[in-house]
Amino acid sequence: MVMLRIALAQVNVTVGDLAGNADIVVDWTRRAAARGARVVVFPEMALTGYPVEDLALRASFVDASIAVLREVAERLSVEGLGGIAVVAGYLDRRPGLAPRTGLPAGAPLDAAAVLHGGRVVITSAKHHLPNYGVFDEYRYFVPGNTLPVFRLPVPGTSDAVDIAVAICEDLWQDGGPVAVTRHAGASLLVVPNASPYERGKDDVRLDLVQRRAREAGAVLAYCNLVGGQDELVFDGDSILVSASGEPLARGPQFEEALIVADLELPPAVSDSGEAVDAGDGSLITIERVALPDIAAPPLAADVDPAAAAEPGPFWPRLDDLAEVYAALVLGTADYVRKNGFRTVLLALSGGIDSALVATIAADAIGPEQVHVILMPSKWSSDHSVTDAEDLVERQGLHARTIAIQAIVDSFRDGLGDFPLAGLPAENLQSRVRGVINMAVSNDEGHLVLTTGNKSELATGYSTLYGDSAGGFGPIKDVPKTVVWALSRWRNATAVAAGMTAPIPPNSIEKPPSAELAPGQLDTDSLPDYFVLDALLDDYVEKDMGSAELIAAGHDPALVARVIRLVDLAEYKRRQYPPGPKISQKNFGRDRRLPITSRWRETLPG
Ligand SMILES: Nc1ncnc2c1ncn2[C@@H]1O[C@H](COP(=O)(O)OP(=O)(O)OC[C@H]2O[C@@H]([n+]3cccc(C(=O)O)c3)[C@H](O)[C@@H]2O)[C@@H](O)[C@H]1O
Ligand SMILES: Nc1ncnc2c1ncn2[C@@H]1O[C@H](COP(=O)(O)OP(=O)(O)OP(=O)(O)O)[C@@H](O)[C@H]1O
Ligand SMILES: NC(=O)CC[C@H](N)C(=O)O
Repeated sequence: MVMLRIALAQVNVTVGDLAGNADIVVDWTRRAAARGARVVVFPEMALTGYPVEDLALRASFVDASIAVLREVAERLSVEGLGGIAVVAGYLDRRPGLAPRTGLPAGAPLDAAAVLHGGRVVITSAKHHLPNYGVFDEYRYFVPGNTLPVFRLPVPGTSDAVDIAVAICEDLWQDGGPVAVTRHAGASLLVVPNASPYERGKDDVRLDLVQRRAREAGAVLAYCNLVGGQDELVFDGDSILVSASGEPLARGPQFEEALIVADLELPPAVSDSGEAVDAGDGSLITIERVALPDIAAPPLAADVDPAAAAEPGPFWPRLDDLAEVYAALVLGTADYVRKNGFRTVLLALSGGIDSALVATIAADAIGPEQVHVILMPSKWSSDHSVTDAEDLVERQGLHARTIAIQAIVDSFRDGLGDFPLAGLPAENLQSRVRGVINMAVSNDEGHLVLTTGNKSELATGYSTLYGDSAGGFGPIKDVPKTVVWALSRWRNATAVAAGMTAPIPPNSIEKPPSAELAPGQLDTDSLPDYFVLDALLDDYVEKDMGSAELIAAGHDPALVARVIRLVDLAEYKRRQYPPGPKISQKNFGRDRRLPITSRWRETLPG
């Protein structure tokens, strides 16, 4: 057996920032080299960011991606890092026209390259293209048909190790690069990934990585992206397992990290390149390249070059609520930062939705960057003001109060004979708040956060151009019952750490109300949220039809009412801003339904 020190660089790159992402790859390779690593793995499409969506169809962007890859290889060599094998994802092309569109970008490839000795020594492309859920990869890419195997000399020995490369979805489907890795006799399979977070997915990934390592008969190094990209949040959580599936190291969730580990690997023996039945009806050609032995740069003073053949490191795991909260914070922080904002603004009502959004924002970018406006109307309760003030004091946010009644009244007066009453009058209050938010945003440059939760989005319980107006919706994928659970969890976490609970307990405990009419409660229009969320979970997430919902024990009258609300609110959801996905099926990229549709579920009997 020979020892190889590997580093997984789970980094936070930005879509389209080729120069910035190139700097990240060079910088983290430098860090990995200082810790004695001979091979460094970066995430899928690390140089372009992921997903690039229709940028893949633009020839100028593909050209720039290919050019920056070569520049990074040269820069690494110039910096004395040419002896480190760097595996990084980028966007490439195969000659020809883009699939189906005929655009001149070539046939785009979700590609990975090995950089060594100042050169791009071998490239490959993702073989299995995901085209479900949030992924649309048949729209952009053509599949890869090679398995690259690079032979890396082990320093101080005459041995070398054979390392194969597969990309993300290649692990999720049977056959393909994993199967061919065993045939190729590679002892290490490195896998760049861009796998978005959703609840419970970390356990699914660990099982998957363990199973594929056993199938490949190789140590498997899974390096995942970190960071927010519009509605997706990548959680990192990179994993290293032995060829028998035993965990060797596991990275942190929702933060950048360099995971460095020593691997004991059998030395390389085979050297044939051939086309192999990939077990999925296709042929994959094994392409081999032997890398020259290039001296590595000196180690950092405190690094032990000798093999420390012990498993690790293992970062602590987050529990379910901690994980969800971290996803919301990272998704919000990165949306703000990557879109060039420094501050956010939201309307603070004293209710739990805006309280949780304010808390997420304060945790994401710091309380001094969070601006809130209290906008009481005629129907606002006393506690709406006192609870909002309590939150501001607990967290140290920038707050101002703009009473809206005079504006609402003068709007009504300005309409002359138009009879503004009932629902239009109620919604006007919400719309006045939306207009004020946007005016302050225009003047002071804050990003406006919307406060709607998933239960409200599902049922259409929000006002168009009112409380739904804004740029980013941090809790749009969080059901109301989880809003409460997260709020209690966040307070308990603070108290356990000897800090002030950030959310006023009264905001958590009081019954929810839109306060647009006297004495109004959410339960006047909607069922109890625990009953509603259970039904929405089955209808929205699990796509059950009416008969299945009733068979699952939901009240038939409620099924009929809620299905109707959900179906009719599609137009509202389409106009809602993006927000971080935490569920298996978010409104947006995951759940796509026609707005104009006459399909209605029928009730049996
Ligand atoms: N298929 C379709 N495609 C495009 N547009 C469509 C449409 N169907 C209706 N519309 C439009 O949508 C309008 C109805 O939607 P909208 O104007 O929002 O009004 P609407 O949904 O009728 O009322 C808002 C509801 O949200 C509740 N709510 C809950 C919580 C908080 C807040 C708050 O504001 O703070 C509000 C409020 O109590 C009320 O029940 C129609 O007048 C029409 O213009
Ligand atoms: N008096 C108010 N001042 C400022 N903003 C308000 C006021 N009333 C409502 N809003 C805004 O409208 C949003 C929608 O109200 P909604 O009642 O759905 O949420 P909430 O008050 O935060 O929570 P809950 O639903 O539990 O009462 C609020 O989150 C807030 O952003
Ligand atoms: N980028 C990808 O290929 C990701 C697909 C994969 N199923 C995942 O979610 O991890």
